[in-house]
Amino acid sequence: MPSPAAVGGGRLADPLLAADVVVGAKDKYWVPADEREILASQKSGAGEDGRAPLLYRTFRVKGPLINLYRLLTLVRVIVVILFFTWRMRHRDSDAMWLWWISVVGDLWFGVTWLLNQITKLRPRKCVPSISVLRDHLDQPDGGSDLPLLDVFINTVDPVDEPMLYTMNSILSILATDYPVEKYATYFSDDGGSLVHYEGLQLAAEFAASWVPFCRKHCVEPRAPESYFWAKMRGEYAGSAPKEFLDDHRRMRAAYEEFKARLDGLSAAIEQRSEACNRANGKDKEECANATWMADGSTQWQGTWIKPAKGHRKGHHPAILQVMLDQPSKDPELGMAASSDHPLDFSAVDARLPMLVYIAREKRPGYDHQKKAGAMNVQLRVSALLSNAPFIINFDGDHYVNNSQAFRAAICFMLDPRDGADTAFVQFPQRFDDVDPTDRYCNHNRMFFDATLLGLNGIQGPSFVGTGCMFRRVALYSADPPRWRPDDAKEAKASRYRPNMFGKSTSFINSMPAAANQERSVPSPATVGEAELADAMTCAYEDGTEWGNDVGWVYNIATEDVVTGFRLHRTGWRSTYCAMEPDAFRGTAPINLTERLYQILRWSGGSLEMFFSRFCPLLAGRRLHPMQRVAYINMTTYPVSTFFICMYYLYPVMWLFQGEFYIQRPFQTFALFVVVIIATVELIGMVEIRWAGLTLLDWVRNEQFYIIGTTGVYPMAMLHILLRSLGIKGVSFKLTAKKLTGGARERLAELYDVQWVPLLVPTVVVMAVNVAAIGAAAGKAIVGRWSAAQVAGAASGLVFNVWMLLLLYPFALGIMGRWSKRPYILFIVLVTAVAATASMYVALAGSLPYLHSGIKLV
Ligand SMILES: O=c1ccn([C@@H]2O[C@H](COP(=O)(O)OP(=O)(O)O[C@H]3O[C@H](CO)[C@@H](O)[C@H](O)[C@H]3O)[C@@H](O)[C@H]2O)c(=O)[nH]1
Ligand SMILES: [Mn+2]
Repeated sequence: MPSPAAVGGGRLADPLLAADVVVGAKDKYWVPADEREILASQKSGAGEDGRAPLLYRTFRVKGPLINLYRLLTLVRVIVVILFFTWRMRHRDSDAMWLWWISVVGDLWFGVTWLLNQITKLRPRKCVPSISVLRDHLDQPDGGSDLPLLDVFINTVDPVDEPMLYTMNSILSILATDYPVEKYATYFSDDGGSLVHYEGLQLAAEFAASWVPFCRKHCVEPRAPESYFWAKMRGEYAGSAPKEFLDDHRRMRAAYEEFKARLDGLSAAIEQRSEACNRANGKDKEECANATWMADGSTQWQGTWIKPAKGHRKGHHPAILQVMLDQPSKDPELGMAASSDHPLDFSAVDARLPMLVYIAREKRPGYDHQKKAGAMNVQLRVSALLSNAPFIINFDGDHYVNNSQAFRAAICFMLDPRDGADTAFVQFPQRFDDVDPTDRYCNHNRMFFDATLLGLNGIQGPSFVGTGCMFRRVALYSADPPRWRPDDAKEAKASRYRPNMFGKSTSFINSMPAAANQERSVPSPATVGEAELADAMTCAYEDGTEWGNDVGWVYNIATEDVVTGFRLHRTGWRSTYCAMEPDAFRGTAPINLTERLYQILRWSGGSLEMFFSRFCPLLAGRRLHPMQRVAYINMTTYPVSTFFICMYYLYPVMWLFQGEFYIQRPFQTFALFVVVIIATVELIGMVEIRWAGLTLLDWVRNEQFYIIGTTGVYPMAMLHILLRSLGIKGVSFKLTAKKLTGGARERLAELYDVQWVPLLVPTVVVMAVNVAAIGAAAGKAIVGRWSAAQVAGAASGLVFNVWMLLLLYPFALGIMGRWSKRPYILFIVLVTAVAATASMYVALAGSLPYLHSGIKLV
């Protein structure tokens, strides 16, 4: 067998050599896992006479490493059991009620850890064979048999989600390497703002030169902001190396101009509207506040700058505008260079894919269901206009970083093995703007590079919200082929309830075609405007299954996990694809407060899911048992907060009592705890090997888990408690991604402190631990302790210090700008400890009972 490192470009003759992406040095612990399948497929003649070849490779972790990982897991299970038995035999504590809580806590930690761990014991990597797909579906004349694709992109607020990012995403989508006539982009603007509408117009205009430029010179990535500011560029791969430098310079100038116009858009619209109001509406009351479109005579239908009746956020009619029409079927070469158009596109296909602007209707009294609601409207509108069998979705701040990504996802969908049963292909979320040490664990590497690979070896990764390709019929609640009842049964028991999908006959009629991957050119949309408008109204979904069994799921803070769960529960599988270079990239909140709010939404949403009809315990047999375990974990993890906080606050006992031990004999207890923590860390060290991560990634993950459990998860629990009492619960806000750069310094967000109640619990925990260390030191000085007592106190101290280390990023966060000099934190901490200690010593003189060992309570 050839070593995976030697895997190169695709040759059908030897599919073993077909993986496009070299399994590189980072992946040295991975070996092929699909040799048998490949030999079988070779024998059966796949890839010949139109039969589909295998379109991806799978890799597993090398035997010795994964077996070590499994062995350590087993060892830890044994240690935990021993620990537990030991505790049950030594029911001795300075406070038995605390002892009982801590025993239950240990049981909880033991079990949840195990449930989490067993889903990671068989990780799988899938690598798409894009060149095999090309050989299979691209035609010699430049045409292609690739299936149709609809791209969804969502945004709400042009300030919180800067337009520059959104428009870069649009440009990267328009320029991606997928046959232009085969995909259409649906831009959903939930704010209904004219600035987004005109921004999109500008982007479409700029795309007319940006897209041919990308094609001509094969540039990557195809989001201009990232392209022009990339530190390193690959080798030139285009067709006109001589012209490249000139074209690059001109394109960059054009991009700067585009940016300036985008920047000036808000002001321009405001000025224009004032002028128009003066001209049109001075006397007419109803349009005195109107926002006017570029022609100066049409009022913007959506949200006005000065909100008015029927024109404000949450209350405006639906708007739909096809910004770029469906392109012709055959390539159209661009213009030759001329004086007002200096770039030569005469040898490049200059067509652009279809682009549609959507702002759905908003009306007071309706719950608009945020992103899920927006995507369901996109799902209906796209069904009427292009009706592609596959859909890929993006948050407004995520762009296509690798122009092969759409093809990569298609590889998994069309693969002859379980392609037809695959409901979605999830790519990892990767971020650009995170600080180099990833202080707030924004990259979530342990999740994206370990946990999801584990799930990939079971039924597939969960849906994480963006960068995910879907099979349209799966969203319509169809069964996967392998669970499809035979025809007879289906005829008898139609699962579809009347009015499940709403009243639009055109939509219902589009459904059978949505499964058809072979349609080469989309049928020209024949739907009327009225029907399109109807699909975008709030009332459309009344009394239907939208948001329930159809489309993305409603009434939950995190529509993503639950929608993926619904698909898995129906028996569909999913595939995880992490490619190099990253398929998509986005921006992350690098401000502590924003980040905590994000965690709050995720944890609150998880709990909501557990207590909803989408509880993993209620799913039927189509959900793989291990997958169920994973979902139970994903929806109950915030409960840990109860026990973690208890452990964290327990040092407070040291302030009031001479000595306090939660479990006696304390030294054996401490030894067990040390071993248990050490085995977890050891397992982590093996895990980061196969996941290709660094020690820092692991530490960040630990730290952020603890920061979440002390500060955020209690709030999530409160949220679910309020909801169960019928109160609305905590409200979740849009994660703001402010623009850094430009006038503001890089990473400025990192140093902003916004004080919110969410920060308080963790501050209290830190204060308690610092004070406890001080008090213990004070006691050691005045208490004349025996050596054994000092040893006991010292092992407790190790625990305190360990906790403080885990909270370190949080401490830096609340220091704001001071955190640029971390030693200040050290000085503050030492001073605080010294102060409590000396206070203790001073007080001990006047209040002798403090160190006499007499219990206060
Ligand atoms: O009324 C709304 C609210 C949000 N969005 C869009 O939804 C996306 C995600 O919202 P955001 O506030 O950015 O959430 P994040 O915390 O950044 O997102 C993560 O968490 C969400 C909830 O789990 C997932 O939906 C996202 O994909 C995932 O990236 C953005 O594109 C928004 O524009 C809408 O379209 N309409
Ligand atoms: Mn986001």
